[in-house]
Amino acid sequence: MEFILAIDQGTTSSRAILFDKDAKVIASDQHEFAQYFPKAGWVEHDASEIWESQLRAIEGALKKAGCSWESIAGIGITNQRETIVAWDAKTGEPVGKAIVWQDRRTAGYCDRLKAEGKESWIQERTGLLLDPYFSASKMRWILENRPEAKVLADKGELRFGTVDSWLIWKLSNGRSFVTDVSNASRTLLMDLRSCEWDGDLLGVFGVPSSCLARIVDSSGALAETAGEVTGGCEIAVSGIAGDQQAALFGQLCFEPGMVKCTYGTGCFILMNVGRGPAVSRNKLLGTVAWRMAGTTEYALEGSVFVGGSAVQWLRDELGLIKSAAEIEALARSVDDSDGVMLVPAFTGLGAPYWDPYARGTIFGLTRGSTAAHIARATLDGIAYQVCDVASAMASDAGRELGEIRADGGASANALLMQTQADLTGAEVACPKILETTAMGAAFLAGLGVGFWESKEVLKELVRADRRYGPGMPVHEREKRLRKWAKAVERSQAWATED
Ligand SMILES: Nc1ncnc2c1ncn2[C@@H]1O[C@H](COP(=O)(O)OP(=O)(O)O)[C@@H](O)[C@H]1O
Ligand SMILES: O=P(O)(O)OC[C@H](O)CO
Repeated sequence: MEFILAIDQGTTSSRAILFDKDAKVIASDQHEFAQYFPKAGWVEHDASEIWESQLRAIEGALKKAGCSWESIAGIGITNQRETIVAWDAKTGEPVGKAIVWQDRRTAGYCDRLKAEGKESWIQERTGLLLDPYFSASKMRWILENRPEAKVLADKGELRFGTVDSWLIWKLSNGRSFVTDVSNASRTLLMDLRSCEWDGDLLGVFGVPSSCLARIVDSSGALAETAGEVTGGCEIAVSGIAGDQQAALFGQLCFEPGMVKCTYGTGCFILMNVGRGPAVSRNKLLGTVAWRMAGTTEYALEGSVFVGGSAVQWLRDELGLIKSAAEIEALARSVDDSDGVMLVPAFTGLGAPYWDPYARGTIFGLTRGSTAAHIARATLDGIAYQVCDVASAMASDAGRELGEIRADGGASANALLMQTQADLTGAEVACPKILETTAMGAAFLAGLGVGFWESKEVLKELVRADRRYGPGMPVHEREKRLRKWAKAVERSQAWATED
């Protein structure tokens, strides 16, 4: 029996899923790993823990399926994006901890580049904005603050990689140093049109080209594992994509105008825009969706930093619920939030505001406000943020969004999905298998080794499950959105003196 192995290396856990030819999940395994918060606004991972947890998840999935590495026809890798791992090319040892996409330590540096007037040409060239979210300022920080990194870089022996590169380096025992074009498009160092590292940008951020991986397609013969790592077999790594691009693929958003939103730790809304790059007029990101057989397709993206993690906050910090799923019953126990509004800007605001200094706020509390109102306001807050991105996207695209294909852990929440449909006026559709990210990576890998023949075949394998239609009167929606805009405005620029 042959399977495709999808490796889904996320922000909080490493997952491995085996798919058969019908795109059925045969077995999966998942391991969490530690999050390090050494200072306010800093978020780090241990790259060795990422690798070990990932390997354990793969071995766990193989064991559950009762098969070995030999049964794997191809591997698809999808990963948390922007996070930067630095390592020594000779020993393969990480140089300090990985700096995670959520980390805000380079906010001041990005402000300085903005003050020097660099933002507009950088946006024009990369599709991205000058925000600490992206990888380049993190690489620069490592070179400036970790002397060992600088010494290695001077000798041409430092490697910088997003998590896809790091995992492939480990799987190939140091033989392959590649990144796919969708991951490279998140670094602030790649020209969005040529899809190559850009000399001017390398100069601005002071990153030597010797540190960077070779950019490859998202599907095809991309790399090979080393037999000594993968049970004596050399297996094709035939799919690679950043996790949000993989979800776009897994949701079969193959045509321009199709939109997906993944509700995980954060919420990431992507629209396929076809074969030409989009540069947003509304502070969204222009990014690569995937490149197959040399043809690049692009996407517009709105990244919301706090989504499901707001629910975790209610659970872990406030103790209002015991599990994430409990929020739905609590929020449904009231008709609405009774005027309470929660802006979950815990790590600043992403699209379309891009304010690293915004902070979480709750407005409209009265003596009658209860835990249920706060729970409801939390779900509303997630949906409002997505709604802001959806409006920016509609404005960029010049048309309303008809349908949003939803996935990710929090899309299991029917109240959240209904609220989303009500606030955006779009239909929200959830697939049967919510593991769309892993499925997208599996599809890319399967197409890359001929396990599936074409994208057409994939359309037979995915089924929509639940659909939510908008039910809120337009005047009510507009009233709520006006109030939300007021709340967002007040949450901004809060932490500037810190
Ligand atoms: N029923 C639910 N309602 C709301 N949020 C949920 C629910 N179930 C899970 N979540 C949230 O979804 C997130 C996990 O989703 P997942 O797709 O696994 O995220 P990630 O890939 O970012 O780790 C958590 O932040 C959790 O709080
Ligand atoms: O790990 P996730 O699923 O929260 O995704 C993280 C994103 O890729 C960050 O851009």
